[in-house]
Amino acid sequence: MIQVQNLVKTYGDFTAVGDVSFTAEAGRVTGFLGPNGAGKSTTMRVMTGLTPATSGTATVLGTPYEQLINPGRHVGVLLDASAQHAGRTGREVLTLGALTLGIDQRRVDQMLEVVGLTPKEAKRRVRNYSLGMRQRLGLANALLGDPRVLILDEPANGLDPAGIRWMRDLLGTFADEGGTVLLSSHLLHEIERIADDIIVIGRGRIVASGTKEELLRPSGCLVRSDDDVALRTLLTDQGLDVTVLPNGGLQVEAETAVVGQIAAGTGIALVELRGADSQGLEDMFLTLTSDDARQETAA
Ligand SMILES: Nc1ncnc2c1ncn2[C@@H]1O[C@H](COP(=O)(O)OP(=O)(O)OP(=O)(O)O)[C@@H](O)[C@H]1O
Repeated sequence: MIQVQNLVKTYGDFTAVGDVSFTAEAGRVTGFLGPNGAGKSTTMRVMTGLTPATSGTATVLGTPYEQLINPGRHVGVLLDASAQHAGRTGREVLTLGALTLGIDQRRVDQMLEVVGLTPKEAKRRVRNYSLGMRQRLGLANALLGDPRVLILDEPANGLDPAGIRWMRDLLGTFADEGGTVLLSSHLLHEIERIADDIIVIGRGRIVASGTKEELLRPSGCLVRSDDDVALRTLLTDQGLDVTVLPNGGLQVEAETAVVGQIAAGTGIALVELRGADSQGLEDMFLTLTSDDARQETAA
């Protein structure tokens, strides 16, 4: 489990992370989302002891990362796949990792196999690796110490479709076996598939968090009638929130039964009445973080 409480990180008078609190539970994959510059990497750097917090705490398995004994045996970290030593071969990177962790060297071959790097590729220097190969090596390194927690910043970046599917299965199995996975990604469709819980950060603050089902649960219902103007008045008079949909019809923040009951006996014929559709993670993300959007203006 990872717990972040009232975490603040400032650089001079700039607040990169402002009073952030959340928990990533064991046995679950937690997706950490936010626009560029929202504070994801900074939060992850604080929770892995790379950057000191200005205030607040971050603990992994109940202990601040820097106080864990042999942390790689508990927490696998991949924050920047390109930061691995370019002059070493993939095998050397893992061999040194195994020596540092004090684990059996046989684990190196096992992890190379798990992440799909061939013996030939493992002999190549990291500078000659593609981004996807670096991600695979970074994941192998993170998994080397057989940790119970994984903290991964953009691990799917650069992976091909087969690689993304492989990573999804790997992380899903890791969580099913009781592990804690916290991963950031801009691949929202991927997060929608893989994450059990989702945390959305915008401008250094949590703007939404909960289970995927909670966050994506559709709210209210859609209704069309032979007189939407009159129906809208009727519903708003009852204190309900009503939005006129661009393609006709109304979205109402109420159960279908409530809307049906209000309309009954008024002479307004309902043409359609059904629960609203889920808006999907991409729409939810864009709505929640619209204040932070960077609009690119075409030249
Ligand atoms: N060492 C630093 N000094 C000053 N500002 C910093 C430093 N590190 C990060 N920041 C700022 O903190 C903010 C959060 O950055 P961070 O890298 O955490 O964002 P992010 O959510 O990971 O973004 P991205 O999706 O682009 O990776 C940004 O405005 C960034 O410029």
